[in-house]
Amino acid sequence: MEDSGTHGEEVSTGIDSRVNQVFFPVAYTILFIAGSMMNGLAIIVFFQLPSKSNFIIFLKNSVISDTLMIMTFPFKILGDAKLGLWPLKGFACRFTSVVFYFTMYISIIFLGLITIDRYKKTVKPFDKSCTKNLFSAKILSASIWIIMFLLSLPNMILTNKELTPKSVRSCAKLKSEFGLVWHEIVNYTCQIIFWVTFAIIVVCYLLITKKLFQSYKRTRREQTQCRKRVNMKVFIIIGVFFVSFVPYHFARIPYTLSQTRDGFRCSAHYTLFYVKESTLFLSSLNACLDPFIYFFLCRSFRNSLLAMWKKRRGSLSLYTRRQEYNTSNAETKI
Ligand SMILES: Nc1ncnc2c1ncn2[C@@H]1O[C@H](COP(=O)(O)OP(=O)(O)O)[C@@H](O)[C@H]1O
Repeated sequence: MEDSGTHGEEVSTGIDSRVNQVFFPVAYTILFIAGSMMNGLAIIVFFQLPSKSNFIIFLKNSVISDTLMIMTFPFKILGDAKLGLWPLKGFACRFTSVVFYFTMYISIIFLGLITIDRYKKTVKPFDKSCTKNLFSAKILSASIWIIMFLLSLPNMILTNKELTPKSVRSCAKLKSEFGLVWHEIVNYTCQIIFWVTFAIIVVCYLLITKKLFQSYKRTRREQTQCRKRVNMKVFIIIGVFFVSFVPYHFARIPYTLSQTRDGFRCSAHYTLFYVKESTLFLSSLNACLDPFIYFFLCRSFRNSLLAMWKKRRGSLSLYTRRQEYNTSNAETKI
């Protein structure tokens, strides 16, 4: 295990820079505001929709996990901004950062399940078994939350060293020996979860493309155009996955090693920290990109959102007309 004394001190000097104290807090604040609005709206829309298919159940889980993730941002913002709130950074290391990662992998798994569901829908568009198995989808969703929670919980419990302004600068310094071992185990497990999900998404996408190409050769032009849209929609998931998660998962392994092993020079740890923080920001961006997936992939979501929008516009114009009527009445009386 690393000598947390000198190593931590050097590392903390690097980490206390403007990028970490100003740039990331500002960027996360923007993400927090945009993400809260988009996911708040998505929650309102989704909870008006009945859970009538596996697809909607998975999307609902995804929006809950993204909302939970966004709620952890204020702790990261205030903890990193170094406004004298160092205990908050300790709180982030112990709880909210763990919740952040926990929700991130839940989102990844649900994106995988959503892709599998879309693959089934493309290959067997009239198969009703997907919609019949609602109970299984709910059990599967609950199991994912429970398993991921059990995996993450020790990261909270084993972050148990005394909090000081110095020790909170690196979460690894707050961990017991076994805490560091568990941290590494969880990170490798999460790498496997990510790359397996990624492989599933790529394979599903290739199979969908193959299927669409076959039907392209068979069907007439107008039908083909209709099917091309499905192709593009799956492309959105792959795009979001690439942008949000691939860079972070390349950066994470060397960073985790630098947290738990000796032999990393201070400058190397410093660079790896910034690469990890930058790519982690892209992963956080996922909470703002997912609502686009809901909009483009889920017709019920889109219809419900547009209906809400029209209703709101209707009541607004009614309100404006009433105001105008009242004003003109008042003017006539004068
Ligand atoms: N994949 C993960 N799942 C659950 N918790 C994690 C995961 N990765 C890191 N953590 C926990 O989140 C907290 C912050 O970790 P990390 O970002 O590596 O620290 P730092 O901010 O010092 O770089 C730690 O308690 C760590 O154990």
